[in-house]
Amino acid sequence: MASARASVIRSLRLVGQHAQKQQCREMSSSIGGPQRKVTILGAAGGIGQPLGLLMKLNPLVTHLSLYDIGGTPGVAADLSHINTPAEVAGFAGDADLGKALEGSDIVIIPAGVPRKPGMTRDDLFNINAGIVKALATAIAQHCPEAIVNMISNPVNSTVPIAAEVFKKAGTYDPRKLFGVTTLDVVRARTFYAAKQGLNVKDVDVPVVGGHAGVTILPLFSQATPKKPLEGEKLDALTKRTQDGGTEVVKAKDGKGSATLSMAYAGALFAEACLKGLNGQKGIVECTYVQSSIIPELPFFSSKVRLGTNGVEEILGLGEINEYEQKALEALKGELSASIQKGVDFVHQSWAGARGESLVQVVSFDVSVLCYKKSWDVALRVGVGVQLHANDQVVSVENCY
Ligand SMILES: NC(=O)c1ccc[n+]([C@@H]2O[C@H](COP(=O)([O-])OP(=O)(O)OC[C@H]3O[C@@H](n4cnc5c(N)ncnc54)[C@H](O)[C@@H]3O)[C@@H](O)[C@H]2O)c1
Ligand SMILES: O=C(O)C[C@H](O)C(=O)O
Repeated sequence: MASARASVIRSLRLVGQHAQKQQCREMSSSIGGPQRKVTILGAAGGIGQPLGLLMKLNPLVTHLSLYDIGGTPGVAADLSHINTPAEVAGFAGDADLGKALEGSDIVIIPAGVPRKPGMTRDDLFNINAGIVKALATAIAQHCPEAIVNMISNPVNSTVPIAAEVFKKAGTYDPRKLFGVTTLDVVRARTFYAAKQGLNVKDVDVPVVGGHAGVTILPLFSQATPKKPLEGEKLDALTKRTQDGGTEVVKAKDGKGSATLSMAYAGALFAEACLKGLNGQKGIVECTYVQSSIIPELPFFSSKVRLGTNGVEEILGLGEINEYEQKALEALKGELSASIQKGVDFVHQSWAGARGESLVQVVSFDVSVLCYKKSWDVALRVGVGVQLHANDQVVSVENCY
């Protein structure tokens, strides 16, 4: 009898100890989860600033690194006064890029120029391709294992550009390179909820394909909660989702494109990546990644399960209806050409790495961007332009 009582007490003690350990583990993950450094490249821009704010508010971020060609010390000082745990550091200019990137878990790239009315996203290619190539080169050098969230347009081409740079550097991990298409999902949810009289909080709509015009394919047949949608109403919703970016560009009337909704979408996607990295299960987002879902399209946006190494599983398209099948066929040509354009750009720039002819000078509101074929990137410095080749400033010119 006495020994039976002793054994019950021993068991109770063990259960107690186990419960205590479990409690400690839970507390340690909620108080002091993993250290996570998020870096924003283009952090002083229209997207960069509100995105920095949202990341500073995110409890999963412990270090927030803000990089731009200028303006980041001010943005960093401002954000650093917010009483949330993330430590903020600002970095400006080429010489600081390595420091900004070192130790990053996630690098988010909204660096580059936005559209003006009448432009397509592809019209940004000549400027943004060089910027993205230079930044990807630095990522390969300073934080080759980081997850990269590409926002800079044209996303359909800038993601393949980064992939080619990483391949050349020997650092490419297709599980860690993402084109951020979350804004398309955010818009599809908003527009579907409004049209169908639903509470937007309950709504989800997968969006697949790419991130430009007809390459954006909302799958309203899979929208939840399900409500009948066809004919003109379906056409109108599909078109509004595809033209959402243009709607904002027109409304801003020359003052750029979506920044606040993009910052929200970028923060949602970065948080999903952080949760995946931290081992949280069941994290699924639509995103533009290297994919074999559509054999002729090496990059494609679809639902992706995120995990500790980035992409854990690319989920299929699911059941799509005839309307969506037709739209899918229609987007293939443009998406394929945009992917190839990105790949070709990188290879041509390497092939011509020793030619130095000035091919384009593009002037913007307050500054000049000077783009040299074969030179890595030309950075804006007031009205002057620093010309860079192989990471060296080789001359400063005034392009006016
Ligand atoms: N993926 C999407 O859904 C989506 C949505 C909206 C905008 N965008 C794109 O995001 C990009 C940025 O838009 P924005 O409105 O923030 O533009 P912006 O001009 O307001 O800001 C861009 C920032 O990038 C910086 N920059 C330029 N070259 C750089 C370099 N080499 N290194 C670091 N920073 C550099 C600029 O100094 C500027 O601060 C555009 O290409 C736009 O088309 C994408
Ligand atoms: O439309 C743009 O140029 C910006 C962005 O891609 C968007 O969808 O809002």
